[in-house]
Amino acid sequence: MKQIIIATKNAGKVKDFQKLLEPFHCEIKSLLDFPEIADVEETGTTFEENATLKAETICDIVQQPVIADDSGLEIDALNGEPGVYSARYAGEQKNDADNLNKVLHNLKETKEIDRTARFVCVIAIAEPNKETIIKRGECEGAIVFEPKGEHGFGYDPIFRPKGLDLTMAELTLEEKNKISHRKNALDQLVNWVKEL
Ligand SMILES: O=c1[nH]c(=O)c2ncn([C@@H]3O[C@H](COP(=O)(O)OP(=O)(O)OP(=O)(O)O)[C@@H](O)[C@H]3O)c2[nH]1
Ligand SMILES: [Mg+2]
Repeated sequence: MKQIIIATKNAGKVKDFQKLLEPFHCEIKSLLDFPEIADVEETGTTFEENATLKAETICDIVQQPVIADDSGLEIDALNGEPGVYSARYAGEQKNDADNLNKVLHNLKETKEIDRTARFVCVIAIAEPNKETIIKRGECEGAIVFEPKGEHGFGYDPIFRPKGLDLTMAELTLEEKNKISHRKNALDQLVNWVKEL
């Protein structure tokens, strides 16, 4: 069975990828299976830079195909914040609830019409001795006033995808994987996964 390593320690992302890659019958590993591999310091200022950094660093170590995902939430009323700093928006502890509450606090005076936002996911695929492939997916939406829903992870409870009355966290994993930024990025890489 083909094995793909996802260069992440984010369990929420692993769950998304496992579901999204199910049709391709690959064995999915992540850095949660390799605790001996240190976190990659994300020194980039764009999602593309960080995804490439994570994919190439881990590929050099494991010498097999690696998928990395750098993703985050861009909020128009906050000039695109938290962006590439989404994981650490409320501090190095990378606490989802703290991050989400900081967004709600910073938007407390912002009217509904001005709460537009988007999830961004950049996937980088690195293979030994090959050019790294990079694809970006986005999901437009808005930030709600109160967290809602039990599914997903991160900012899902406060992100309402455009055209829906539910937050991303009120969708099932299957429903999220039909519209998410991660799905939109991975859709551009289907041929690579098929040819693995
Ligand atoms: O609600 C969400 N639904 C999503 O689908 C989603 N995708 C990403 N994010 C957030 O964006 C940051 C990623 O940061 P990030 O790409 O650096 O990942 P990370 O540091 O968590 O793990 P790693 O992949 O770097 O190991 C984190 O705060 C995540 O909460 C999401 N939030
Ligand atoms: Mg990270």
